[in-house]
Amino acid sequence: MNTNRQQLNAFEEVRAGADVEYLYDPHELKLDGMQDSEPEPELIEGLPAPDALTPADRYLELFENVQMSRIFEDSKTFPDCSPKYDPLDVLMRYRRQKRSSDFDLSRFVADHFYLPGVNESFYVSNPDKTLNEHIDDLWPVLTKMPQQHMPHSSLLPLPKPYVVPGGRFGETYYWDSYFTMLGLAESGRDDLLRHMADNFAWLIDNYGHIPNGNRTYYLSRSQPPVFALMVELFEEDGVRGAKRYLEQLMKEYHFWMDGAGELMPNQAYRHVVRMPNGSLLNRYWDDRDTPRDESWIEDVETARQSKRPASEVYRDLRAGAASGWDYSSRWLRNPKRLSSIRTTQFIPIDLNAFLYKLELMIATLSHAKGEELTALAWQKKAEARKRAITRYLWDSTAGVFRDYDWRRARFGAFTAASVVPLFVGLATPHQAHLQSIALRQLLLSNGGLLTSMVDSGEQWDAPNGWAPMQWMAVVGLNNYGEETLASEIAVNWLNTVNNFYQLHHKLVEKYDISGDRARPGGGGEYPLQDGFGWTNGVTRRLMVMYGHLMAD
Ligand SMILES: OC[C@H]1O[C@H](O[C@H]2O[C@H](CO)[C@@H](O)[C@H](O)[C@H]2O)[C@H](O)[C@@H](O)[C@@H]1O
Repeated sequence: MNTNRQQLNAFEEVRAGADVEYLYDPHELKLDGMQDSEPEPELIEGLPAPDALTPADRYLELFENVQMSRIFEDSKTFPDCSPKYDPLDVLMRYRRQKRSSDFDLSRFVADHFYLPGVNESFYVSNPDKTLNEHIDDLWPVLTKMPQQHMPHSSLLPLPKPYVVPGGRFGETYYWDSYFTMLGLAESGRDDLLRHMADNFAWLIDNYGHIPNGNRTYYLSRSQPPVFALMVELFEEDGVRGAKRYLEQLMKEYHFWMDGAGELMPNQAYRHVVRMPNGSLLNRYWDDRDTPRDESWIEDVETARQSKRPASEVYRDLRAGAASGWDYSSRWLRNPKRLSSIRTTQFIPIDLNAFLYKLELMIATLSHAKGEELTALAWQKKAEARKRAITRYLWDSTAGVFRDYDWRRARFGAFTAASVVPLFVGLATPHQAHLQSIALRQLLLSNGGLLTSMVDSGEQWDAPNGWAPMQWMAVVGLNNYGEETLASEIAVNWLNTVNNFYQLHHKLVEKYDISGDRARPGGGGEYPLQDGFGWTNGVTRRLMVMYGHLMAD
């Protein structure tokens, strides 16, 4: 809600005749979480035009100086600030003023930018509420209205309301949203489900893909492609109309496969790799090879620790962010050194399983529209991918799905990402059974399913457990009749979230699930965040299925 406070402050300044340009129409303002009794907005008329320039592009040396001098504790703060004046004027003023001997960068930033708000900072939880009631109360708090987009900020306008993860993540996130939507459906918020899917369709229409999140600095990459799963959720939950997204599903597919036709064996272009046997598989990628705006100093320091060209390290860091697993020993040559990151050299098992699902969904919807030849062609693409996954990503010796390092022609790590082929139904019953044995032996804990077997200090590793992995494991194992393990994971996870909720009255982004009692998750480049969209979504859904088995 701070953002609105700051907007209101801006109006006050304008009214008081301060040296601030009139940027907004006060009548457009809505408070975060405010439920609108009027029909929801359909269009984004009157909102600032989408702008692909990131804050680093816009503010050049000013951006770099602010980030490198650590004015803000969190590197994401400055990229999320909104300018009080036209951005070019801000840069010009900086160039003029910094020549002065008493120039103070922090003062300059305070004078020229509004700080971003933390969405739920005014929310106080009521400890008497049950876990489900708490989650239902939070949906409006985490809901953003399209009218809140500040001109010239890095936030990309969206046509309809959307739910954000919470804390420092005050924008929509692609793969988070699917897991959040699971809970929204359970809470009867089909309105938000439809709005969020429409926003993603709009992003595909306008940018050709779904960015990591609705920030200009996220435009150069996507995240795990789960739009097909959102579309499927529509039908499962009785929200009709999946067919209307067929065109966007196809566009998204072409984004991921761009350049595939030109590749020779062992060549890669953007997201696609042609394997030695001629088959096609995908990898994570980001079109830029500079430090991430939102983690600028962290990336510069990581690159400095490597002997490789900095641009290569930046690309791999960015591709790691695109994977949603930022960061994990999955992508590292040395699990203790982030600078050894090689994301673009891996063929990830989860990404390829999600794309298999996308191909199948296009086939299914084409069939539903009576387009049989199209349906058959997409079915064949899915089958070809399944063959390639079996050839390169199935480790028949260990009986598990794993990533594949295509540069070094060897398997990558065994992690919780290996549940995705079960989740999307591409494993054989035999593979699923072997894999369930490994999951039980290597990743099952008292608190749920561990992310990996390695404690690297990165957040997507042990001892952390993350909501999306619990959900995909539970559904995937149930798909193949491994109900006992599915139930153990679900119940252990629910106990983790509930114990933590009883103690702290909140849900968080990730948990340390290595011990007997839930502890806050840690590691990585930013502190643990509260809220939290996908934890709420997955927990709300699992409560319906397994809540009766939870400890008191
Ligand atoms: O600011 C650093 C990175 O933060 C994001 O990643 C993490 O939060 C996301 C939102 O919950 C989640 O989707 C992702 O799995 C997390 O690792 C962001 O997505 C990154 O791009 C960003 O660099």
